[in-house]
Parts: sequence; structure tokens; C-alpha cells
Amino acid sequence: MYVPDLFAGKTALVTGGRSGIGYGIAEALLKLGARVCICARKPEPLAAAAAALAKHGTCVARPCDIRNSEEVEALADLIQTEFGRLDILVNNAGGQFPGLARQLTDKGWNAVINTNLNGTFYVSRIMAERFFIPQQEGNIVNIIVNMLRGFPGMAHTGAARAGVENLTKSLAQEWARYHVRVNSVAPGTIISSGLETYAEPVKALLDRMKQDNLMQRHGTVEEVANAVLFLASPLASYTSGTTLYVDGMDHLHGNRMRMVDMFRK
Ligand SMILES: CCCCCCC/C=C/C(=O)SCCNC(=O)CCNC(=O)[C@H](O)C(C)(C)COP(=O)(O)OP(=O)(O)OC[C@H]1O[C@@H](n2cnc3c(N)ncnc32)[C@H](O)[C@@H]1OP(=O)(O)O
Ligand SMILES: NC(=O)C1=CN([C@@H]2O[C@H](COP(=O)(O)OP(=O)(O)OC[C@H]3O[C@@H](n4cnc5c(N)ncnc54)[C@H](OP(=O)(O)O)[C@@H]3O)[C@@H](O)[C@H]2O)C=CC1
Repeated sequence: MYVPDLFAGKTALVTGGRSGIGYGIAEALLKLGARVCICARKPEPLAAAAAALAKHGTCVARPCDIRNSEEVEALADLIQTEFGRLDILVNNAGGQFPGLARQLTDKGWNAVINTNLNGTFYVSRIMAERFFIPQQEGNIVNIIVNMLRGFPGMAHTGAARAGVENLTKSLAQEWARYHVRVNSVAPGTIISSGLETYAEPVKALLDRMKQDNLMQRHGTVEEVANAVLFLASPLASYTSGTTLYVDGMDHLHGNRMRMVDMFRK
């Protein structure tokens, strides 16, 4: 539905672009003419993803742990060398594990906060300093999660993503003077490689959550990617500091305590 050259001449970085939602976003940007860089921690699947994506256009990849700002600087060096500029940053890398709050260890809590909140901030700050602010132009889309009514059963990620949502509002205001827009997309439950990381009994719970959803289904990678394309494009030129839910209304409706009840049984 978008014009085929919507992102012609633009360059994009998609963190966590080796799999699932990130891969789908990278593919969609490439198909609309962007040149794309993807990063993730695991080198082999990252290289395989870049090779597969390259059939749609120019795609480069570099292993990078977004929690390590030196690795993020090295990623910016690669983008400078390969593309000479960056127009769009999609902060998609992230994840968590299910568990009751009282059972979360310091290490587990910190792993999730460092990945989802600190990593997202490091990449945003470094790419803004290296590209967006000198260029006086840029666009950031943060992939968060539906946590509007809290995230019992995944309190660490709820807190981290709420932090990113608030960061979205702060950065959007601070960087408006540099013509940088910053928005978030909050997916509900999306059929992707990410869900495959969950074992029973969470898997069974996912089916129950599908029945609870007012549209009676989970979302697709393409539906998340389409929201990102909109926010990253000039179609959203007067939209910044906001969050777009792609969740079939799960933020408005449904039992948020199902995961906690599952752990209690
Ligand atoms: C009913 C289902 C809910 C629907 C949810 C829908 C919304 C959200 C969906 C998604 O986001 S799907 C995407 C999911 N993808 C991922 O989560 C993949 C990425 N995840 C990770 O890489 C890890 O989970 C991580 C913790 C975020 C980062 O990993 P890192 O490599 O830094 O940490 P580890 O060394 O693996 O672990 C550190 C520490 O964390 C604790 N921990 C990790 N995994 C678990 C687990 N499965 N259960 C309990 N605790 C865990 C643990 O303390 C680890 O330390 P050690 O004990 O290993 O020393
Ligand atoms: N699927 C769903 O239902 C939902 C997903 N989300 C969020 O959307 C995003 C993508 O999820 P999805 O595609 O489903 O899951 P995946 O697990 O497939 O994707 C996560 C990606 O992030 C990368 N990644 C994780 N940690 C780091 C890190 N420290 N540094 C760099 N890259 C990292 C992973 O690669 P590697 O392991 O090689 O580092 C992987 O490519 C995540 O933030 C997820 O939490 C939000 C709501 C719902």
C-alpha cells in the first residue's frame, strides 16, 4: 500500500534485525528502497539473515550487543563507512523471560533492564550524536510492548518498556530542534520467532490470550512492520513522542493476571 520508492535514498538501522519482528521490519524497509544495516549478538544467524535480506537490496550486518556502548560506536563506524549517513533507527532488539517479581534475581532483573532500557538509550544517543544531529534530520522508532496496565508476570520488561516509552517523549521534545522524530510501537502478542522462546506452560497461556483478544487472534510481524513504516515515513511528519499500539486492543481489554495465576498454580 506504500509507494515502492518511499524510502529510496534513505538508510536504516534495525537492531535485532536477524530474526522475527526485526527481520520483518528490515525486509519491509528494503522492499521500499532503503539501504539497511542490521545488528544482533549472534554472528552466524546474523550473517545468514543479512544474506537472505540482500535479495531485496543493500543490507549490511555487524554483531553488536546494544548493552555495550563501545560495540554500538563500532556499529556507527560501519554505518559511516558503508552509507555515510543514517536516516532511520528502529530500536527493536530486546526480550525478557517470564517470572514472578519476587523470584527475579538481581542478575535477571539487570539483564532485562540493561537490554531493553539501557541498550535502547545507548543506541539512540550514539546514532543521534553521530548522524541525526549533525544531519539535522533523523527518525527513531522504538519497539516496546503493551504494558499500559502493567505487566504482571514480566515486571522487569514492563518497567524497562515504560522507561523507553517515557524516553520516547523526552527525546522527541529535546531533539525536535534537530528535526528528529521519536515514536514507539507497542505490539501485543505477535506470532514470531520470539514467541518460540517460550516453553510450556506459557505456550498454553498464549492460546488462552488469543481467545481473550477482542479480534480473537495474535498479531503478525507484517502488522508491526507496517506501523513502523508509517511512523518512519513522511506520512507521519507531524507525529512525534507518541506510542502506536499494534495489539488488537489488548491494552484496553483482557486479564493481565493470567501469567501470574499460571505461576501460582
Ligand atoms: C504469556 C506469554 C507472554 C506474551 C508476551 C508477549 C509480549 C512479549 C513478547 C516478546 O518479547 S517475544 C521476544 C522474546 N525474545 C526474547 O526474549 C529473546 C531475547 N531474550 C534474551 O536474550 C534474554 O531473555 C535476556 C534476559 C533479555 C538477555 O539475556 P542475557 O544473555 O543477558 O542473559 P542470560 O545470561 O541468558 O541471563 C541472565 C540472567 O537472567 C535470568 N534469566 C534469563 N533467562 C531466564 C529464564 N528463562 N528464567 C529465569 N531466569 C532467567 C537469570 O538470572 C540469568 O542469570 P543466570 O542464572 O543464567 O546466571
Ligand atoms: N513477539 C511478540 O509477541 C512481541 C515482541 N516484542 C518485542 O519485539 C522485539 C522483537 O521481538 P521478536 O522478533 O518477537 O523476538 P526475537 O527474540 O526473535 O528477537 C529479538 C532480537 O533481538 C536481538 N537481541 C536481543 N538482545 C540483544 C542485545 N543485547 N543486543 C543486540 N541484539 C539483541 C536478538 O538477536 P541475538 O539473540 O542474536 O542478540 C534477536 O534478533 C523485542 O524487543 C520483543 O521483546 C514486543 C511485544 C510482543
